[in-house]
Amino acid sequence: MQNFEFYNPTRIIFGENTIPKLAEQIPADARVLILFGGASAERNGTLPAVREALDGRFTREFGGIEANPTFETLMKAVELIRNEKLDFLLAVGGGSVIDGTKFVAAAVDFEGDPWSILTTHGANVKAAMPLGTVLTLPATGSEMNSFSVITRHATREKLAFGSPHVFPRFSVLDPTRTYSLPVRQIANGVVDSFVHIMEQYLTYPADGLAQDRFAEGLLLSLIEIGPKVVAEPENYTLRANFMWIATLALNGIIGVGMPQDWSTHSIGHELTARYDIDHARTLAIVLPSMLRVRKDAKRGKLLQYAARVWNLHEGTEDERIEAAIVQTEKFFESLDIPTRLSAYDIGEDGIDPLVAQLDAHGMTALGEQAEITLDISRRVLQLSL
Ligand SMILES: NC(=O)c1ccc[n+]([C@@H]2O[C@H](COP(=O)([O-])OP(=O)(O)OC[C@H]3O[C@@H](n4cnc5c(N)ncnc54)[C@H](O)[C@@H]3O)[C@@H](O)[C@H]2O)c1
Ligand SMILES: CCCCCCO
Repeated sequence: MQNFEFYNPTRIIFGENTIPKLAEQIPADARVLILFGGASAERNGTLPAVREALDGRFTREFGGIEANPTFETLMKAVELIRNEKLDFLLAVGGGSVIDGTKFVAAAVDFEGDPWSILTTHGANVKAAMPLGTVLTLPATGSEMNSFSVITRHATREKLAFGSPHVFPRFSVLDPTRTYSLPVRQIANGVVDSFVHIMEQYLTYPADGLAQDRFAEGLLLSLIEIGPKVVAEPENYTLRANFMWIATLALNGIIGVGMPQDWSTHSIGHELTARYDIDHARTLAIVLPSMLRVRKDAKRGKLLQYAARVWNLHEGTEDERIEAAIVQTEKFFESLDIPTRLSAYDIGEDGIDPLVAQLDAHGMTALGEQAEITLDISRRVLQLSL
C-alpha cells in the first residue's frame, strides 16, 4: 500500500424528501446561482422543490447545460455570475451539470485562459466558488469527488480536471428524484460506476486488503442489483442502494494508497468527443479489450477479480482471466449496453483518427498504471471492433 492522504469534505444528505435540508447548508445571505440541464429537473419536480427550499433567498437560474457539458455554454454562466455578483453555486442534475458547475466555480476568478484548467488537468486551480449539488442521476460520483469532465465544442476535445477546491460543500441524494430517469440512463449509471471501481482496482496487487474487499463488495453489489435496478425503476431500496454504491465508487475511498489506471476512461472520452456516444457506453466497449490487451500487466488482479467477483477457480490462469472478462461483457450486455464498436457503426477506418486525438492530447491517463501508449490504444480499439 502506498502512502496517501484522504480528504473528502462533502456532506452527504441522503434519503427521501431531503431537498428542503439544503437550505441549512447555504448561508442565508448568499447570492445563489441554480444550475441545471434540460427540462427534466423542472418536469420531475426537482427544480420546484429546490426553489421552495430557497424561498425568500436571492437566487438566479442558469439552464441548458448539455450532457457532456461544453466549455462554451459554461462560460456564459461565468459571465452571469460576474455580472450579478453571485457567490454560491447549486448544481441540480447529473454528472454533466455537477461537472459543469465545478468548472464554473473554478473559472469565475481564474486568471488566464480558463480552458487551461482542463489542459493542465486542474493543476493551476488555486481557488473556486463554494458549490453544492442535488443529484438526479446516480452514475459518476461527481456529487462527492473533486473531478470534472468538460468538452470544448469548437475543437471536439473532452478533458478531465481535478482539484480539491471543487469538492461540493454538500450533496443531496434523494433516490426518488431519480425515478424519472429513462432506463438507458439507469443502465449507464450501473456501467459507469462499475468501471470507476475497475480503474482503481484492476491494476496490480498492492496489499490494500480493505481497498480490495471494498471494491470487490461494490462490484458484487452492482452485479447483484444492476439488472434489478433497471427492471424495477421505482423500487426505493434498490435505487437507494445503487445511488450510494455509485457515490462510493468514485469518492476516493476505495482508491487510497492503491495504483490506479484511468486508461479506459481516456480512450472512452475520445469516443464520446468524436462520436457523441454516452460516456458509460464507451467504457463498456473499451474495458474488456483493455483487460485483454494488458492481461499480463494486470494478471495478478485479474485472477483475484476472477476468483472473488466471478467465483472462477477452475482452469488455467488464462482460461480464468478470459472467463472473467467474458462475464464482464455479459454483465454489460445484460443491461442492453453493447461492448463492440461495430454497434455504433465504427469500423477499422475510425481507429486512426481516435489514436491521433489521443496523441494530440498528449494524454497519459490519470493514474500510475495508465499507459496510454499509442500502440496500446490502437490494439485496444482494434480488439473492440
Ligand atoms: N466527475 C466525475 O467524477 C465523472 C465521472 C464519470 C463521468 N463523468 C462525466 O459525467 C457526464 C455524464 O454524467 P451522467 O452519466 O450523470 O449523465 P448526464 O448528467 O449527462 O445526464 C444524462 C441525461 O439524463 C438527463 N437526466 C438527468 N437526471 C435526470 C432525471 N432525474 N430524470 C430524467 N432525466 C435526467 C440529463 O438531462 C441528460 O439529458 C459525462 O460528461 C462524463 O464524462 C464525470
Ligand atoms: C482520476 C479520476 C478521473 C475521473 C474521470 C471521470 O470520468
